[in-house]
This record gives sequence, C-alpha cells and structure tokens, in this order.
Amino acid sequence: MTSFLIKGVSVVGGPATDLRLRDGTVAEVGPDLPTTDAEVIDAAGLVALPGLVDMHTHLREPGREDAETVATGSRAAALGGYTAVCAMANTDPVADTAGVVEQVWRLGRRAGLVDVQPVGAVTVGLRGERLSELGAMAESAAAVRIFSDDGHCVADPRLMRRALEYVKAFDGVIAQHAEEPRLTEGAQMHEGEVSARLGLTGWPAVAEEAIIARDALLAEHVGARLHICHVSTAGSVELIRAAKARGVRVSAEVTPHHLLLTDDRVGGYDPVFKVNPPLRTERDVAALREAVRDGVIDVIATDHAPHTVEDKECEWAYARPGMLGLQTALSVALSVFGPDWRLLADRLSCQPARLAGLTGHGVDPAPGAPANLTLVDPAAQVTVEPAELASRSRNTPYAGLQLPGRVVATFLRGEPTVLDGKAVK
Ligand SMILES: NC(=O)N[C@@H](CC(=O)O)C(=O)O
Repeated sequence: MTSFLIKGVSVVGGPATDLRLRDGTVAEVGPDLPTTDAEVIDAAGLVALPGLVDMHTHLREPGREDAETVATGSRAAALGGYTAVCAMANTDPVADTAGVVEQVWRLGRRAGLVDVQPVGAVTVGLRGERLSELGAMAESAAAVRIFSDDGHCVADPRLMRRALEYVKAFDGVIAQHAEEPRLTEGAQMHEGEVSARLGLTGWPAVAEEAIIARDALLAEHVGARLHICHVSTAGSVELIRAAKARGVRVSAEVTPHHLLLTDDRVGGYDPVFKVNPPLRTERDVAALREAVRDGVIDVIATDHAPHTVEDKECEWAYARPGMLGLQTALSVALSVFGPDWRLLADRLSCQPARLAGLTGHGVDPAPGAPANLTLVDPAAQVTVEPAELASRSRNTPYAGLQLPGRVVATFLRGEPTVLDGKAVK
C-alpha cells in the first residue's frame, strides 16, 4: 500500500497543513511533515473535505445498464468527490430482497471506487401493497438501514405506519418520496403561473406537503426515524421545522438542482429540466437555501437519475423525470453557498454519513480517521460538458454552465480513486 503525503492543504477551510495517509487512515496531520518514502501531492491552494456521501443515487443496475451501471455511476461519484453512495431500490428487479441488495453491494465492492450502500424497497416491487422483506435485507451482507420506494410514494398510511414500526427495531430509516399520487395524476411540472401559461398539468406543492405532514405525525406516533427525500417546497421546510421542534425523529435532504433551478426553465420544453419533484419557484429555492444554512435540511443529496437518450430526449410528456448530479453537486453547492467549507462538509458528508450509519465516512481528516477524503481546487472554474461526464447517460441540466470548484483527488481508505482530476480505473 502506497503512502501519500498531501502538502499544504487546507483541512475544511483551516490553515495550510500536511496530511500523511498510510494503511487506510490519516496517519499524521501537521506542518512540514517529512517526505520519507511517501508519494507527495502538492496541494497548495486545495481544500480537503471528508469524502462526500450521497444519500440518494440511482445506479440503475440491475436492469437498466444502458443508462448506468454500478461501475459507471461509481466512477462519476468518485470524480464528484464522493467516497460513499446509497443506491436507490428502483432497479429491475427491484431491490426488495436480500438477494438483490447483496448483488448491488457486491457490484459496488467489485467496482471499488466508492462504498455502495444499497437502499432496500419498502414494498414488494415498489407497488405499495405489502412490505418487502425488510428484516432479511437488514440482516444480509449489505446490512441495509435505509428503506425507500423512491420514485413512488408509500401512499397507504397503514403500510407506512407498519414500515416505521418494523424498522424501529433495528434503528432503520424510512426515506419517503413525498408525493400524494392522487394530487399528481398526469402532472408534468410545478403547478403555478408557469404551468398555467404553458398549459401543462401541474404537480402542486401540497402533494408533497400533505405526505410530509402525515408522515411526521406517523413517525412521532411510532417513535421511528423518517427521512424526507428531495424536499422541494417552502411549505415542506416549515412542516419539517415544526416537526423537528416537537422532537420528531425526522431528517431531510434537498438536491442541488432544487437549490439552483426554477420552474421557468420548463418554458423551452427541454426535457432535461423534467424532474420529480419538479423544479419550483424562486421563493421555494430561497427557503430551501435558508433551510440548508440553518440545519432544518440536514443533507444535500444528488438524486442522480441517469436516463438514456431514448428515454429523455423526446416529447416533454413522454420523457422520464430525472437529472444527473454526482459530478456537479459539489460545484453547484459551492456556487450557492460560497466557500463555507464547514457547511459544505457537514451537509454533503458528515450528516449523510451519520444518517446512513456509514461509519468511517463523514469524518474530518484527523490523525487516526479513515482516509476517506477529497481534495478540491476552489479557484478552478469548470464548464460542464455532458460528453465528458463519466456517467453512461448525458442528462445534465448544467450543460455549458461554468461552475466553481474542481475535484482534484479522492481517496477511499487511503487509496486514490481520482488523481489529477482523473479516475484511476
Ligand atoms: N427523481 C426523478 O426525477 N427520477 C427518479 C425517480 C423519481 O423520483 O421519479 C428516477 O429514478 O429516475
């Protein structure tokens, strides 16, 4: 195992120092460490962050390897500064058995670029009719702790209650895709002025908020852990704020695109802007940003949702919802929040690692800590070129946009997965 000496790096925005990585851990931190036999990385001007952790990634394998595989998604993640990702269950077959979650977990180990932590489906086939084998997935080699029907809402309140009760026994989490399906039938975009003008069926904010309100009450009643996926409205923020103030065990994530983009993008009918939940208004974006700053929203999660050209570049109504996110999340967050490295490390790494129970991730580089970290050049400006992304799909909403920050290197247990901005395998 090679040892690395990272010279002159700012650890989470602190003063320049050296980091020595050896045997999978951060062996030493301090100025002017001797070179000895280490490989030296000149990191002057770079910032070291704990390796990013994505609570919400669609890797599409098994079933839609034409859109993404565990290997291609892992490479995109490492290039984006990630050392761990939670792989959503809406694969084909659905990750609703111990067998499928173990398969995804093994594929992640084989790719070896990030830790792939499978999310298990709450209900069989994501059909919302009966609970899947939650206990068997928790007991499996994949040790599943987060369960979600993401892409679908667990709409039946009795099933949701049962799921919360079941996972409470092993401190599991139900991650809800909050969308009351009866209120979003045929929906194409956010319900508001823009949808009225374009004549597209709207996805009202209340469809998200009604489920969050209900599930916060259920989680409170049961005393179980609830996580809200991709929060997108100002009203949702207030419901989560109120639930947290009452002591409900609720956490929440927001995507980079909901922190940056608004529903007026739909005006050109480019399906790259079609996503679930839909892009909302300036007012929602402002509330979401504020909620990230004040901690009501714990996590920035990508909802990386790769789709093939056939599934995405078609008429708006037929295009699949979803956007790529892994390789642009840190830059979007940096453009929104500025170089507040403590905030970025917390929302992109420490909190998601804690909520997902990924020990070894989300820890600042310090002596004895596992060497899961990323080095960022905050001065770099990068123009997003879809063809240059590592994902097998191309559906980034940021094509041609110049964004701040570039991931220079990523280390997983002391081994580089990215060096000089390039994946090592
Ligand atoms: N977020 C998205 O727009 N798409 C997700 C699932 C979903 O939430 O619809 C996908 O898997 O493509």
